[in-house]
Amino acid sequence: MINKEEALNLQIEELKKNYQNIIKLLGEDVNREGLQKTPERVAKAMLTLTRGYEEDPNEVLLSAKFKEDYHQMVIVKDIDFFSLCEHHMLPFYGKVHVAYIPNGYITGLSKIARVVDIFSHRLQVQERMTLQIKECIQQALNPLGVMVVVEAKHMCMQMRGVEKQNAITTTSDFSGGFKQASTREEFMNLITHK
Ligand SMILES: Nc1nc2c(ncn2[C@@H]2O[C@H](COP(=O)(O)OP(=O)(O)OP(=O)(O)O)[C@@H](O)[C@H]2O)c(=O)[nH]1
Ligand SMILES: [Zn+2]
Repeated sequence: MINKEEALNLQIEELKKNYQNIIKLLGEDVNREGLQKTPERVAKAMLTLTRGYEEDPNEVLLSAKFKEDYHQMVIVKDIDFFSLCEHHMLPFYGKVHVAYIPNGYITGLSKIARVVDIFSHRLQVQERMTLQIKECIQQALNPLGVMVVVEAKHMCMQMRGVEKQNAITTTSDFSGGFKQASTREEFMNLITHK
């Protein structure tokens, strides 16, 4: 049986070989001084950008779940994120805003941002990431409602393809109390008024 560190080294080695090949196929000289360590750097960078597969967001929320008699909206807004679109493996990035209405339990505020980090560090589409964040909070805390809004720019739309530099995609998903238009409005007002 190989241990975790040996498995990681094998994974880096395998990725490194593949990136050497990719760099060659792109017409570059992998032995050029500036590129010699690039395959290994890219391998490690990609493992960082996809580290969310190794982490359990549910566990993160439960690790700081506190009994509390607060039943109003809790909002964590402007959570920066970077993700990779699963179609082009190019970054999409922006902000996530989360609100939930506790039902006996609250979670540590940083844990909401950690959940965003975990789901964004996977190959994603914005819609699925939005839904996964919502469902995870709903399952772990069983609140009276959750709402997630994601605003993002997609580099696959900026650097290539349609080449629109300023297009912003907004997605949202909600449950429970946020099915009421007035509750959604309260949240939207609080996140849009800086
Ligand atoms: N819905 C959604 N689409 C995304 C996301 N990220 C990238 N895309 C889109 O995925 C689509 C893939 O379409 P394809 O026609 O298969 O790929 P393509 O030929 O590279 O498309 P273009 O980008 O239009 O050049 C594109 O329209 C991208 O804009 C995302 O998070 N959500
Ligand atoms: Zn894309």
